[in-house]
Amino acid sequence: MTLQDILYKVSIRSVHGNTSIPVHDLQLDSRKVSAGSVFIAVKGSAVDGHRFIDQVLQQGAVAVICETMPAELKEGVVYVQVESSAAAAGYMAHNFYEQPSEKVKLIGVTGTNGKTTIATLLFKLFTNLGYKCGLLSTVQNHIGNEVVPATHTTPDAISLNAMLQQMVNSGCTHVFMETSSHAIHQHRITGLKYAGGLFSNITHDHLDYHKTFDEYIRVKKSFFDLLPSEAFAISNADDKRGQVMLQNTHARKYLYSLRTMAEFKGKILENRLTGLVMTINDQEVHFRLIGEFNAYNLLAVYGAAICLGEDKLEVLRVLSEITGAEGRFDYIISPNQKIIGIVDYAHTPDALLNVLATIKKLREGHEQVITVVGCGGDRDKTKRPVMAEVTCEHSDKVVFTSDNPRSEDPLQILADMETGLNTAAKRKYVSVPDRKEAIKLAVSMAKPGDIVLIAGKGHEKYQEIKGVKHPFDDKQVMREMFELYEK
Ligand SMILES: CC(=O)N[C@H]1[C@@H](OP(=O)(O)OP(=O)(O)OC[C@H]2O[C@@H](n3ccc(=O)[nH]c3=O)[C@H](O)[C@@H]2O)O[C@H](CO)[C@@H](O)[C@@H]1O[C@H](C)C(=O)N[C@@H](C)C(=O)N[C@H](CCC(=O)O)C(=O)O
Ligand SMILES: Nc1ncnc2c1ncn2[C@@H]1O[C@H](COP(=O)(O)OP(=O)(O)OP(=O)(O)O)[C@@H](O)[C@H]1O
Ligand SMILES: N[C@H](CCC[C@H](N)C(=O)O)C(=O)O
Ligand SMILES: [Mg+2]
Repeated sequence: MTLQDILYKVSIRSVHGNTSIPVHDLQLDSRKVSAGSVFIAVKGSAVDGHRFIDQVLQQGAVAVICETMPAELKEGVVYVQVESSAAAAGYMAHNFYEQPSEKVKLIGVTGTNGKTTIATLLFKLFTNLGYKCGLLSTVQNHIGNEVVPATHTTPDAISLNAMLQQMVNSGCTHVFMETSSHAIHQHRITGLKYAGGLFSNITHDHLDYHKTFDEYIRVKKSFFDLLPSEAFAISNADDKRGQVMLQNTHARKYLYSLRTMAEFKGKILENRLTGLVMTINDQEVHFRLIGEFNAYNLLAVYGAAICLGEDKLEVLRVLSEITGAEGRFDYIISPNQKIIGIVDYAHTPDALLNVLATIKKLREGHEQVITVVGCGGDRDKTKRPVMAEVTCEHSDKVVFTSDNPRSEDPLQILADMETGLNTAAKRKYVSVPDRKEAIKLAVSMAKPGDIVLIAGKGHEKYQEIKGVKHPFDDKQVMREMFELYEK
């Protein structure tokens, strides 16, 4: 394949040199460049990739894709000036890896909460229906049964297309992928051909990155605007922005709902710790997932399966046996005192509200709800006081602690959370920065039958403090504390 071939669809401004050279390697990161690589210089939020052009040429790069031509052009190197390097990376990766997204049914899931759950349920459903599938998710990626660790919710364009090609080569027919707003905005998905798109919901998150809620909505909507007419687009009619998402899409439109008329209409009959009983388009089914928010996730999954041509009853039969994604309403019950410990990845105000509302509905008597929660560092600071407020309002006792402080001071994050509290809320909480000690305290306060929720980190097996990832597993720590207090 030549450089000219892989530049197909890229918006080019100028070229210096001959683009008919063969391409063996494509890189966005100077640290991965070796002799013969083509380097794409992207202006990022932390650094400008153009800074590394001299360096990659010394490492043996043969071509550079950039937005601004360097002042001095080196003999024997091909320079291609493009309108957007990030978009170019999307198209180039698509072409370089032989258009893998066109060879599978690629389904993208976007929304603030529920992406991992929906994508994972779809992966499990279609695998159980007999297809070989791919999954790209926050928790992990899958090529059939093979697990590939995930670093991002949606990988960069090159890693993404490389993985899609591996999926094609290993015989996958369907691929389910989370499509984060960062990925849409940074063109990680540019050039991909989607067979369908799903929207879960949009609430407060990532305002550090998108700055305003309107901009966050616009970015999510652009995913649907760009779907081709052969694709389907499924949205949540009960979300305030559900209809707006589909306003300008060329794809076939469908809605799901628990409250209004929709193509995929659900009704909850029972919502207990043992699962959900609900009707989906008048068919009564028992599911193992818990909570109203999962009723929405199940409707989205059902809708996608029907749009992909699967049999209604077979889909519901298989779905009824499936469990959710790791760390999403994941619970253990202590052997003696029957304390219910729930680990959940809720890390936004809306997710916390949903999880706590679900827990409230599961209570049978006067069990206390004790919540342990923190907020991530180097992320949206404006969600901190709101998360603290929601937690106090819907819990009996609260232990604020650290999530992943990353580069920030854990005590400052706690202080930011505390600014959201009114007088009543202030009586309910204590702050314990050490997460293990916080979980210990919460378990020690629990009486038989009480519910301890540990929110924010779900499946994560580490805690990132000052840039270092230390091993940490909420579920494991909770198990240890149950053992400690039940000896
Ligand atoms: C804010 C954000 O999304 N940043 C992502 C973005 O980084 P950036 O644009 O800031 O890039 P940069 O570090 O400034 O570098 C610019 C360019 O120079 C290159 N570079 C950089 C350094 C160097 O030595 N040499 C070099 O060539 C980089 O490869 C890049 O192409 O592009 C990088 C390469 O693809 C990502 O690794 C990086 O993810 C960071 C680590 C991150 O934490 N991202 C999170 C916020 C994220 O993306 N999260 C979403 C999920 C959110 C959700 O839905 O909850 C996700 O999809 O995972
Ligand atoms: N449909 C939903 N609506 C609201 N909250 C949800 C929904 N589904 C899951 N949640 C809550 O949000 C948390 C995160 O869910 P999930 O991991 O599926 O979302 P995500 O969109 O993949 O998140 P991320 O942006 O971090 O990748 C869950 O642990 C649960 O508390
Ligand atoms: N995809 C989300 C995950 C947040 C998880 C939470 N544990 C935190 O560290 O804030 C993000 O990168 O913002
Ligand atoms: Mg996710």
